[in-house]
Amino acid sequence: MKRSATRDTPGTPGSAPGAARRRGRPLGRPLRHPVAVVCLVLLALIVAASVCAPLLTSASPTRATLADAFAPPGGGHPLGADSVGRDVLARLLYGGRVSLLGGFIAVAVALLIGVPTGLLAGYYRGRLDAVISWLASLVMAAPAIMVLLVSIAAIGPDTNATMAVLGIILAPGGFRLVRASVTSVREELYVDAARVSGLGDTRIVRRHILPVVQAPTIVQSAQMFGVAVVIQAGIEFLGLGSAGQASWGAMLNDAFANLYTKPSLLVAPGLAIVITVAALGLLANALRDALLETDTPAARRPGRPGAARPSALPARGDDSLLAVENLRVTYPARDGERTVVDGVSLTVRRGEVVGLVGESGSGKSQTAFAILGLLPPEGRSEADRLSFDGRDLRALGRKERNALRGCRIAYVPQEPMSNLDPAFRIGTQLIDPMRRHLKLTAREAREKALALLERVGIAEPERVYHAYPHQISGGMAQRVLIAGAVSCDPDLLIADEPTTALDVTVQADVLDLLRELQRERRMGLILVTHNFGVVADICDRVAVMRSGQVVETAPAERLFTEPRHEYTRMLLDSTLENTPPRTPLRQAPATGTSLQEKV
Ligand SMILES: Nc1ncnc2c1ncn2[C@@H]1O[C@H](COP(=O)(O)OP(=O)(O)OP(=O)(O)O)[C@@H](O)[C@H]1O
Repeated sequence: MKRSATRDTPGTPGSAPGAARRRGRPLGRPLRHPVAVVCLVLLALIVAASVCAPLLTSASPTRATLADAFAPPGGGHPLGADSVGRDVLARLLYGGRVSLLGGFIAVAVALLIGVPTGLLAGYYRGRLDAVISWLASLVMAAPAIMVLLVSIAAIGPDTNATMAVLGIILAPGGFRLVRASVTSVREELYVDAARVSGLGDTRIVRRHILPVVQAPTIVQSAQMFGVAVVIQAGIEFLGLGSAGQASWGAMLNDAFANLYTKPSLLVAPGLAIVITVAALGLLANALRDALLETDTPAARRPGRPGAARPSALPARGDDSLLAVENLRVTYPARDGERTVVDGVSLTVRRGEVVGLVGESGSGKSQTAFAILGLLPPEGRSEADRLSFDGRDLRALGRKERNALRGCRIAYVPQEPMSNLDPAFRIGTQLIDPMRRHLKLTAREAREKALALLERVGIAEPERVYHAYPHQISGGMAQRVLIAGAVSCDPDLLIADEPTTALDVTVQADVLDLLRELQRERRMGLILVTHNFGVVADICDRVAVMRSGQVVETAPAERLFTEPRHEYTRMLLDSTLENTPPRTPLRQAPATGTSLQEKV
């Protein structure tokens, strides 16, 4: 296992080239993203205007001149004056300082608490992790607004202190994000290799862990900043901020009190808040696209250094479609319980094909069923995390889970024939889910079903539509099931050995169809298989399972060229032995190409 891992890190494992190259990337990349650039420019202008307020206006933001009350724009007041004659422009510019400083304080406190605790908990796990996670849950469980109000009552109306308290409230979000990122990377072989070669924890964290944490933290900071600006404005609006200072929230308060006399007073602070928050929100989105793009399948090209980082993408809600962490499935047994899935962690991103391979009985199907929520009643599953598109699947009731299944998460089973009800025509079986999930009329559903049958390559859709399952072939039945699975446009498709029961002559066609549909619809696809040929054909990333555990996760190409786990090598050897069509893949290590790129 270590043989290949140390190839990654010759001499000093800490110098893993992937990590080293990654480090330089994140901060420059957003500058190539137009939305990020526009947002950054806007925010820079807002910051500059606030910082340079004394240069841009000579008026005081707090001096009231009753004679100027409600003065229209022009003359001494370019944007007019408020109800007590204070200059609106000056208040807007100086108010920006308060809002931005408040946001900065909140984010800084959240990061100062969240990042180190997340690193410690994710890296050392165990009791420390349990205690910090428990504290984080406790803070998250407390109603934020109540905590803020109580803190204001205790500390007094001090905006900056209140923002520091808000930072504490936001810290668990940062903690969870960092912890999840660290968890996803700490089991990587290059981290193991670094440990084995005696590198200290601090160095490992700095070299291998921090580069992975950096991008999601930046993205979340932008989001937290937006939240903080809004909350800060709300506190000022309620008159709970520092007395007498100009702020956007205080301006809104004054404008609201004079809503009927001079509604235009709402415009300046309202626009300032909306533009700032929208720019921060869009910036966060753009940063996510820009900073995390390394990890999308599209960005993964053969030989690309980032490809050596199989599951380094943090298992976060923001770009992973499915995130599974420490999944366990157990069944009652005579001597207690039997664990058939033991600590499986897996992420699937939109548009990514993840293969789940392993010999029979290794727990592939049980993992898939646990994700689908389809375990038999005696089966028990638990996970540290099981989220789909940001939703915690563990928290969903039976009804909500059913609503997701078949609609946003679809399933293609192993045995096509036994998964079609022999008592109903194909058409009836296809249109039922569409009518239920998509609320289509019978006519619309029929049209869509026919179009789908045609799309999956069935030559006579009308005939098959009216046929009973026993009247069609196995290959056709599998196409029908695939048509049914994609009929409600799922985001995630789980295909469990979709070609095993088929004649070899149609297996390739069905795989091609799955791949085409997956690309067309940008679905995440989990492909359960024991066939490495299938993996080589269509998977972006692969998780190899043995005895209920994932022993290795790697980009498909790397798995074939550099299998790192003994078991993977054994599986490959046994699968690929004497199979001439696969020889090019087996020859790859001998070329040294991939190795060269790594060292
Ligand atoms: N209902 C059940 N009760 C007890 N054990 C079960 C049950 N269903 C499955 N198992 C056990 O769980 C383990 C994993 O089974 P699973 O079907 O996930 O394997 P697999 O890797 O998908 O294999 P295959 O490729 O043969 O489908 C097996 O040892 C199996 O015996």
